[in-house]
Amino acid sequence: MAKDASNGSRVSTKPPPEPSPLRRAKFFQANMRILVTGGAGFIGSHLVDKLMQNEKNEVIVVDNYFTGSKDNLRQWIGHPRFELIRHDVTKPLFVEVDRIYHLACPASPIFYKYNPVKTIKTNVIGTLNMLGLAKRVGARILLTSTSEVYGDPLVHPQTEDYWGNVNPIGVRSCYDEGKRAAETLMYDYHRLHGVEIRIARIFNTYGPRMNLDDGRVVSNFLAQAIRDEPLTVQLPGTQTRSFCYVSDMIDGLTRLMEGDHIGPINIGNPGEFSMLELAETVKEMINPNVKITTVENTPDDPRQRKPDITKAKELLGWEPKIKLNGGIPLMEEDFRKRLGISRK
Ligand SMILES: NC(=O)c1ccc[n+]([C@@H]2O[C@H](COP(=O)([O-])OP(=O)(O)OC[C@H]3O[C@@H](n4cnc5c(N)ncnc54)[C@H](O)[C@@H]3O)[C@@H](O)[C@H]2O)c1
Ligand SMILES: O=c1ccn([C@@H]2O[C@H](COP(=O)(O)OP(=O)(O)O[C@H]3OC[C@@H](O)[C@H](O)[C@H]3O)[C@@H](O)[C@H]2O)c(=O)[nH]1
Repeated sequence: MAKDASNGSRVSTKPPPEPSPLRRAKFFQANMRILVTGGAGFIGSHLVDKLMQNEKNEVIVVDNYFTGSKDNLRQWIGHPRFELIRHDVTKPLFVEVDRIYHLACPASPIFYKYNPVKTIKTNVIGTLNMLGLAKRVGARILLTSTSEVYGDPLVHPQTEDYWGNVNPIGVRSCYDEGKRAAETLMYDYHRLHGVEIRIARIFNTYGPRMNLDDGRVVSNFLAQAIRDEPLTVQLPGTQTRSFCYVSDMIDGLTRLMEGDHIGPINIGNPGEFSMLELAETVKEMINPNVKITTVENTPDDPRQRKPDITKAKELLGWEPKIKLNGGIPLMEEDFRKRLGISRK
């Protein structure tokens, strides 16, 4: 009997697909072979670091390097348990794996809006391809969905059962609606084919290795403060976000993958800040002399965002450990090194 999805447990009546015969091949010795799509990006590369710590894991990364870089993975290139493949997930992929962390997708608004048709293709066709792979080889697949599925939310904080307030024809829709369609595909493959799925709804995440010119707010303010350039608060400045440090995020994602609950589950830090408060915090911590300026915003910017993480706490035993004022100094060190600007 199909179960209600509200507790995040298995819904499908179908048994999960069998692993591919190649998985039993003589030379396949790893306990777990794990594919990370988008593994050369910010969150993906931190996830790879964690997965590689387990000597029983083999990790395969596929990435088209649109917003990611080989540099993020340089410590693993050449490692016998690691493989890096230049590949675009909008094309089919044939590998034999047990787990798929499906992250491939530009995440910063300036990059996902750059070629919106490509973004929606990545979300829809890319997810379809990865689900096809999961079905063929009997792998469990985790999708990194987003808090953006809630759009400009009218419910605050956001719980997983809120269906959202999304503009279907706006400049952010390629991403928001793309991720919503990706979630739909995940559930349909689960119901129809028994594929083992996990859906994480990730809230704003920050940390070392973000692109210096990423465009997202924490990396912008940090780079600006270090360079002694004005912090660009987009109007009105009262809009809020909740920021999760990347190591907490990785802990949440791996717990979700290896736990019993399919989700969607919010993974984020409930500490909520307005962009003006964030600018003041960065100013105080990094460069008390820097100026704060206001600039025009872009259309459909969500006015408030904060995760309700009751489900993550109860079902995964997870909650974030690092507060914003603890995470910023960890990121500052990495940014100063890459910018070549030391503290005065
Ligand atoms: N960082 C956040 O705050 C956040 C919040 C919500 C959801 N997410 C999701 O988490 C995932 C990772 O985000 P991130 O912050 O690490 O972003 P990122 O841009 O650093 O990483 C995305 C990676 O995917 C790769 N990629 C993009 N399109 C691809 C394609 N068609 N084929 C193969 N590779 C492709 C990029 O080159 C990059 O390496 C994304 O799916 C994003 O939507 C992130
Ligand atoms: O320089 C800047 C950049 C951004 N901002 C503001 O900061 C807020 C956050 O903007 P970001 O670009 O960092 O990220 P957003 O929250 O809009 O979207 C993000 O949300 C979740 C993920 O799926 C993605 O990583 C991304 O879409 C917005 O209100 C924006 O207007 C500034 O005030 N100044």
